[in-house]
Amino acid sequence: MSSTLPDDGPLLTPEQDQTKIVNDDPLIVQADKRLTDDDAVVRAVEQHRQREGLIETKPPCFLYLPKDPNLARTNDIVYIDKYAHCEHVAALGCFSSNPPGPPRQRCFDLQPVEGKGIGMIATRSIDPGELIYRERPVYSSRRDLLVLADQLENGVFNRAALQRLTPDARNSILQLHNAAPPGYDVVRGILKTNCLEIRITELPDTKPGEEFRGCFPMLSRINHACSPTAHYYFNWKTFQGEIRALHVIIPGEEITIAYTDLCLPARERHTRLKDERFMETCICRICSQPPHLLAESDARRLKIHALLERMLPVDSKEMPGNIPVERFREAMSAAEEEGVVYDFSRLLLFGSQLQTLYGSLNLAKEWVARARKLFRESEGKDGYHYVKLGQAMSIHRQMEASGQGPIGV
Ligand SMILES: C[S@@+](CC[C@H](N)C(=O)[O-])C[C@H]1O[C@@H](n2cnc3c(N)ncnc32)[C@H](O)[C@@H]1O
Repeated sequence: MSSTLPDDGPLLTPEQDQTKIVNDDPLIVQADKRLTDDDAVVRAVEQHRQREGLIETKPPCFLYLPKDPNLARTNDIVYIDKYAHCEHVAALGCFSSNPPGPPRQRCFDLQPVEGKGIGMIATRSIDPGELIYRERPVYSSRRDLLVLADQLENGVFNRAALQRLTPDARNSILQLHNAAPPGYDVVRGILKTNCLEIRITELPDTKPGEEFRGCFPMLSRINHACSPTAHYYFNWKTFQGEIRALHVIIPGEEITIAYTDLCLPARERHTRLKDERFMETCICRICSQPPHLLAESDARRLKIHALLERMLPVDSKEMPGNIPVERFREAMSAAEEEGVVYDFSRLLLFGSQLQTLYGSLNLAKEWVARARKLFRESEGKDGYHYVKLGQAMSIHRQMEASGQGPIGV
């Protein structure tokens, strides 16, 4: 595929378009008609999947839901996944009622930011937990399928999916920044530069580790920082990406989010930013420090990382081993010093789980309450952690009422 885009013409010629419509309403289109029509191609695909260890065994498909005010669809959507998931997503309740819109009073402008292209700048003071913006992704995809379709068809599938969108919707994606090197396929470059993670937790038979990505007209304009001022969260119930302030943001300050794991050392963060999104460098406040200060920052972040990598999902049935409370206190002050608010809430949550099992119920209660408040600020009151931690608090109340001590000792 080419490294330039046609001005306003089709992204694919009819000869290049090998896609096959497999369902009319909702519109579901299979990646490549040869995947069911031609035995030799089917065998080649199967071998490819085995070699690459890809999870999916069916041909990739995309779902197209056109913007339709009568059906409460506020924007065009293309969603890439296996056929059954496309059907499931099309039937989601959130697509038959109006999604909550962005806040009525906008609190930011898109402006040039030195060394970073365009960025989102606060135009007034924003409170911690305030919703800055929310919108649905125009393009979303399950990552392994995208890789598969991309490798097999060299970008044709993405083009066929984007081709279905109205010109406005298509341009809202194709006009996003492209950080890919010259010669790299331009559509793939734009998607890779701008996709944010989508956590889809409620699809049938979705396994942990299966990743989804989404590209947003506005949210994809937000730059990265290693001590971000805001948090990006994907709300599966409304199928929207949401951005909330992590602390007070003053007028003129940049609204930033994390593109990567912030508790890795700088060198590793930079490698990931380059490999995953072509970012050659990060010029945020943390990464612009002199080397000796950056080394101190790395040491603090590694302290947090060492604990968080032992954390289990909130609803895990496994018992984690105990870790001395002092290590949590040290990691929490490191997180405060580094300005990694979301990781600070995860430390509080993990610490409270261990205190419930092995330590002091009072400390567990205190940390859960603080974590819940912070998760409400970063993910909203419908957010996954806020809801789960409400359940943890009622377990604490029951333990207290029955005079039960820590569970694991
Ligand atoms: C998803 S886009 C963000 C919006 C983009 N700045 C624009 O002009 O549309 C990601 C790109 O923004 C720039 N960028 C974002 N955060 C940055 C940072 N911390 N340091 C340097 N460049 C950054 C890089 O060029 C990166 O590839």
